[in-house]
Amino acid sequence: MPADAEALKRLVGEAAAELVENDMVVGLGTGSTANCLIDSLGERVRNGLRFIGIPTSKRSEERARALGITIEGFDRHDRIDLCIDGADEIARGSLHLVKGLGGALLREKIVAAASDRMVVVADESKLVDHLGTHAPVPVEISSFGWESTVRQLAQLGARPTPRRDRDGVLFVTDGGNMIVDCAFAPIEDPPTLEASIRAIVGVFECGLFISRAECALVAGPDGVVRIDRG
Ligand SMILES: O=C(CO)[C@H](O)[C@H](O)COP(=O)(O)O
Repeated sequence: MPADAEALKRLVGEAAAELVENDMVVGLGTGSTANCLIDSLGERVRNGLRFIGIPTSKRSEERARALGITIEGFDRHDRIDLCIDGADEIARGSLHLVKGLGGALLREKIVAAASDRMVVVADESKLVDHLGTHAPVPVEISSFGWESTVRQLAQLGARPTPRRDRDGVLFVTDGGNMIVDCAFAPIEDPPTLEASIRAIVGVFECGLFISRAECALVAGPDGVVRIDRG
């Protein structure tokens, strides 16, 4: 079995692509693991699969279109049958997630919320006992008044860092907003923290995904394991 990270992502992308059936509306995630899913779906489309993709970022949309996947939007669809996306951390048992290190968390959460089922795909390095162990919680905020919003995030106990590119320029999301990466000590109560972050005026969404994933497909040296929400 492949053990390097890229091979594991390809393996889990292939496994997740098998969940898509003809005529489904499918939310397409963002990130390197989601890219492997999209590539595998492109292969299946070349072999005759027909489905509609609703992407969670401009990057995923461009990749999917280039592979011949049909892309539509919420103007045409009320609900999404299945959304498949990556994660930065997956809590064992609850399957609560941290997402958004790729900068697409607001669109990812809109797509997840509109989906009948969400399946998360990852390699086993993303499994943790407590969210916040390795990854900060990304928070998408308004660029107007961002300094005030950041101070309020700090009052929740976070060490907030506005995300910047390599040149030090503030990162801008597909929706034109900012991201603040909020490091917390391991998070004891993710649902309460999600509610507290979302209550701050100026916050659009946070990267805590609570009870959204129905199951996780996790790739390790022994292959892909399905973990259902406990
Ligand atoms: O939430 C995300 C993007 O906003 C990604 O799903 C997450 O960052 C995982 O990415 P990768 O598969 O590259 O590790």
